[in-house]
Amino acid sequence: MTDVASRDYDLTAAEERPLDGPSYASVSDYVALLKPRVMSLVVFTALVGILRAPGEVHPVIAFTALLCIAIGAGASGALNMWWDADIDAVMSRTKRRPVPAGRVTPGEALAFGMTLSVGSVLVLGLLVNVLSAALLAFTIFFYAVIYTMWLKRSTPQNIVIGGAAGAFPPMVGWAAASGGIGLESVILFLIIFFWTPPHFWALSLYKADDYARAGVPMLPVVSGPDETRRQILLYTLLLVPLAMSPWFLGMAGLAYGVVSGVTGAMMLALAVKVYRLREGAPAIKACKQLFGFSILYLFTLFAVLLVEALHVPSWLSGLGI
Ligand code: HEM
Ligand SMILES: CC(C)=CCC/C(C)=C/CC/C(C)=C/COP(=O)(O)OP(=O)(O)O
Repeated sequence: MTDVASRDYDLTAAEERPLDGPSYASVSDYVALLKPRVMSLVVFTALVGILRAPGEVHPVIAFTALLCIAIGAGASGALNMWWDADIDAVMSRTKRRPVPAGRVTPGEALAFGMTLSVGSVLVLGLLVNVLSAALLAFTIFFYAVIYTMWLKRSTPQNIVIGGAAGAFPPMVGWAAASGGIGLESVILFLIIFFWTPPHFWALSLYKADDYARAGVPMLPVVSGPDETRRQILLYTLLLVPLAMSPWFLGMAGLAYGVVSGVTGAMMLALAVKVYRLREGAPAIKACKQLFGFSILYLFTLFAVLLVEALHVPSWLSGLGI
C-alpha cells in the first residue's frame, strides 16, 4: 500500500508560489473548498431538524442557525481538502481540486477552514444557543480530525464511524431551534448514519482503483468487492425499516409512510441488484445507479418530513397571511 502518511506528494506549484506574488486562486476555488454540492444535502437535513423541532423558532434565529451550519460544514470540507491534498492529488476524481492543482496553497486552505470553523461556532453560540454551537464544533472536529486525519487512512470501517459526522447536522438544527435533543432528532441522526455506508460503498466499488492507488483502506480495497456488496445489502436492510420508523412511531404522517416505503423498496431493489451483478459493465452500472439513487432517497425522505412540518407560523398568521 502506498504510504500516504508520508505526505510526499507533489504540491510544487503551490509551494513555490511567492508569498507576495499574484494570487492564482479565484472565488470559485474557495467555493470548491467548501464542497458545495455534498454540503447542500447536509444543510438541507439541518433545515429539516430546525423546522421539525418542537416550539416555534423566530425566522431570524432559524436563518442564522442555518447559515452557521452551512459555513461550518463548508469549513470542515476545506479542512478535509487541506489534510487530504496528498490523497486527492493521486485520485482521478479529486486531482483537479484547488489544493492538489496548486491554485490554493495548503496554508491558505487551512487558514480558510479554521477561520470559518471558529467563526461559525462562535456566531451560533453567541446568537443562537450554546448547545447547538457545541454540537457544531463537535461535528466539525469529528469530520476534520476523527474521520479525515485518523480513521480514513487507518481502517476500512472509516466511513461507518466517520459517517456519524454527516449524521449530526439535523441534531444541530434541532438543538438550535429548541435548545434540546429530542427522540426524533436522534432518529434523523440514525437514518443518515445507516444511509452513509450504502451511499459511499456503492461509489467506492467503481472507484476502488483510485483508493488503492492512493493507499486509502476503503472496504473494497481491503476486503474485496464481494464483501462490500454484502455489507451494502446488510446496511440497506437495516436502513429501510429505520427510515420508515418516524411513521411507525407516529412522528410523521401517512405521506411519509407511503413515500419512505416506496423509495425504501427501490433502494433495497438496487442494493440487491448490486449484490447479484458482479461482473463487467452491468455491475458498474448497478453501483452507479445505487449511488445516485441513495442521494435522491435521502433527499426525498427529508423533503417529505419538511413538507409535513410546514405550518403557518404565528408571526405570519398574525400579519393575516
Ligand atoms: C463519511 C461519510 C461520507 C462519505 C465518505 C461520502 C463520500 C462521497 C463521495 C466520495 C462523493 C463523490 C463526490 C465527488 O464526486 O467529488 C459523494 C457525493 C455526494 N455525497 Fe457523500 N459521503 C458521505 C456522507 C454524505 C452525507 C452525510 C451527505 C448528505 C447528507 C452526502 C451527500 C452527498 C451528495 C449530495 C453527493 C453528490 C455530490 C455531487 O453531485 O457531486 N454524503 N459522497
Ligand atoms: C455541520 C458539519 C460540520 C457537517 C459535516 C458533514 C459531513 C461530515 C459530511 C461528509 C461528507 C463527505 C464529502 C464525506 C467524504 O469525505 P472524503 O474525504 O472521504 O471524500 P472525498 O474523497 O471526496 O474528499
